[in-house]
Amino acid sequence: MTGQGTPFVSLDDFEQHAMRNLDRNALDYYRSGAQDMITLKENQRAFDRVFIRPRVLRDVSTVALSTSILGEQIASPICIAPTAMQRMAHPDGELATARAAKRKSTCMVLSSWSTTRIEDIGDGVKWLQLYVYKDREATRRLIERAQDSGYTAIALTVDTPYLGRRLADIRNRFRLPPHLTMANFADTGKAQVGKAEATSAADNASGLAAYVASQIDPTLNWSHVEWVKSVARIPVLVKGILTAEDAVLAVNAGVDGIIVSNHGGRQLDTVPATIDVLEEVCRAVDGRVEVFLDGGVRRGTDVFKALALGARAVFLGRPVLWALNYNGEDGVVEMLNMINEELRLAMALAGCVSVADITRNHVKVPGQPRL
Ligand SMILES: Cc1cc2nc3c(=O)[nH]c(=O)nc-3n(C[C@H](O)[C@H](O)[C@H](O)COP(=O)(O)O)c2cc1C
Ligand SMILES: CCCCCCC(=O)C(=O)O
Repeated sequence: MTGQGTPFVSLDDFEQHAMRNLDRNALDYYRSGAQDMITLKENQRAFDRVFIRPRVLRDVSTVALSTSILGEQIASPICIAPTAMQRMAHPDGELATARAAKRKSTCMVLSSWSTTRIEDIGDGVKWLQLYVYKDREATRRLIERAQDSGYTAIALTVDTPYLGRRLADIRNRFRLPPHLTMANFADTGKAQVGKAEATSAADNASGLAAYVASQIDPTLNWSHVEWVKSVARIPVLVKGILTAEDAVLAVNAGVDGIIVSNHGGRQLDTVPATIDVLEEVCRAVDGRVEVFLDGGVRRGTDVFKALALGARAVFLGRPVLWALNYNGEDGVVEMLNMINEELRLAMALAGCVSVADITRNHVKVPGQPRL
């Protein structure tokens, strides 16, 4: 509910609230995409071009959302994507998000750039998102800490050898507020994201860009995926695949799952919307590993479409930050309740009583008739 008692009726309401409530540095960082933000907008718009083909007269008095991911049971195929620095949205940050995920029996992916330590997240279905640092030992330690703390998978992000050019962050000279740190790197000299100075118009003055340039390994290649696989005793997924070619390479490299993602439109601008490439990736993978999707998922009908086109589950990024800012743990639960109920209704009205009932024939994609 808003302060005036008007009920929130869609995920957009949480965002509108955050736009009024968050400070500029954090709001722009959370909200922005790269460059002209074409991919950012397209992620949502592309869902509108996919139409649902409903089946009727199917007794939809009971609809079950439960499913499994990498062998673990979750209550719904709507999970939480890794987003960095959540304590800018709410003082409880990732702790609140994790508690909400646990209450909803869904999976949360913790960013390795969290403002809460890996070890401080409670139990529940939790994966760790990983960046490969130039300092390979620091990277190895993150994997080991995750394993020791009950995380059940590593999501290796592969679309960020460099930071995308996010114009608002450059203008704002984005910085992590001084009372917060990248908690997983306390005492390593890698915990602060400070203000960067632009010395020419071509420089990127976002503190994040300077941090990435100093710490993250831009030589990132398939041998790193194999290295992560060799270190990890838990499943490894790659996050940031957008083509059939890379999906096949990922499967050949032995990954346990693929997250179709364009980083919420924050990296390379003008790459396609994730829903537009999902089917291409799923066909290339041909059932050998589970395929997930994130990017622009804002409606239960979006989730339905992604499942119909082959996703095992979807992940939400920004909506979690807006909900966290609105009301911490309870806000995230409220947001997840809303989109889960939207999915339940979409399934019922399309004649599906379980996630397994949702098939390719339940959607119509422009230019790709498939019946
Ligand atoms: C503020 C913000 C921070 C993010 N931080 C990370 C991160 O630390 N690691 C990562 O792999 N992806 C990160 N992402 C990308 C998300 O995991 C996800 O791919 C994207 O947000 C999904 O799109 P959506 O926001 O439209 O749901 C971040 C996205 C946002 C908006
Ligand atoms: C190596 C790139 C780091 C990006 C930092 C967090 C993130 O993923 C995002 O802001 O987007």
